[in-house]
Amino acid sequence: MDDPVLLTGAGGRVGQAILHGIGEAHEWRLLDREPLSSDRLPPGVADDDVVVADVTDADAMVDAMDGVGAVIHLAGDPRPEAPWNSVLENNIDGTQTVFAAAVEAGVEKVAFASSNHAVSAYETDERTPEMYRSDDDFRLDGSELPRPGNLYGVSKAAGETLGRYYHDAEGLSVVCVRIGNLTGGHPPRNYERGQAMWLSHRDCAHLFDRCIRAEYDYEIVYGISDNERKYYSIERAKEVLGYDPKDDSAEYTLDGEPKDGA
Ligand SMILES: NC(=O)C1=CN([C@@H]2O[C@H](COP(=O)(O)OP(=O)(O)OC[C@H]3O[C@@H](n4cnc5c(N)ncnc54)[C@H](O)[C@@H]3O)[C@@H](O)[C@H]2O)C=CC1
Ligand SMILES: O=C1O[C@H](COP(=O)(O)O)[C@@H](O)[C@H](O)[C@H]1O
Repeated sequence: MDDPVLLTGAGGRVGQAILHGIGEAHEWRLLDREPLSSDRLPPGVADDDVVVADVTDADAMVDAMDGVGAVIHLAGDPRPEAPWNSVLENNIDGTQTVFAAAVEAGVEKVAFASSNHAVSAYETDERTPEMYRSDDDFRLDGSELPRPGNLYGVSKAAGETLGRYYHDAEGLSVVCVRIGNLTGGHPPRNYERGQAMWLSHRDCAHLFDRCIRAEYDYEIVYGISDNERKYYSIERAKEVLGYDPKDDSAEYTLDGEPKDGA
């Protein structure tokens, strides 16, 4: 991908993990509704390629996509407990605006940050906590129906459906990445669910690099590291994107300390 990549939500946790890992591998246009301080920018990004805008602003989004080859769309309200008015505006309206602007601007592909919460109601009382453990073989693989556990999850399922529509109606290539739990340095501490869906910073950057480089039509994949504990399959991400994760929460104790040799 020689054309610039637009990264929305560039100043946040996922955006910064991506930029720290692959900031020098692509030309970027970085967008956030909050101004981005210089320590949040990879080297060599021109001032014109740093955009302060809200993703619900249709004109600003079309402008931001001028000449762009791919979009990584992260901006939104990431709180599982977020209220309806916020996810309706930031996550659903914002994501529709991003997809529509991508079509209008002639962008080839969009990677959408979906979430584990789009399917978190599969974690029933009967299945938990056993499904978070390495000897349990329950798996979600992306072909199942959404089953959100909260309104935030509903907004992510809506984003996936918008992606399906813009692929079918307009030919946009779309990959929805159901991100697990991103933490830097070590998996979430003393949290079996979080360890089963840990996404390390380096695997996160590599996964979105593959979303930029790979060819696909419409896909839903899980974005977790190669954890021994898991209830999400990463086979589709490997097959379609060439995802090759390096980290595993089993290399750490439950309280997040590296085990010997890790
Ligand atoms: N951090 C995680 O473990 C996970 C994150 N995700 C998703 O990944 C995306 C990024 O999450 P994080 O980086 O953790 O969140 P964050 O809150 O750290 O970053 C989000 C960024 O988006 C910006 N933003 C929010 N609403 C905006 C709007 N309407 N217009 C423009 N910019 C806006 C914020 O200013 C912020 O810089 C979100 O869509 C979230 O739902 C999904 C699953 C797990
Ligand atoms: O979608 C998200 O999921 C992660 C993990 O969820 P949690 O309920 O186990 O914490 C969350 O940390 C993140 O903020 C959210 O955007």
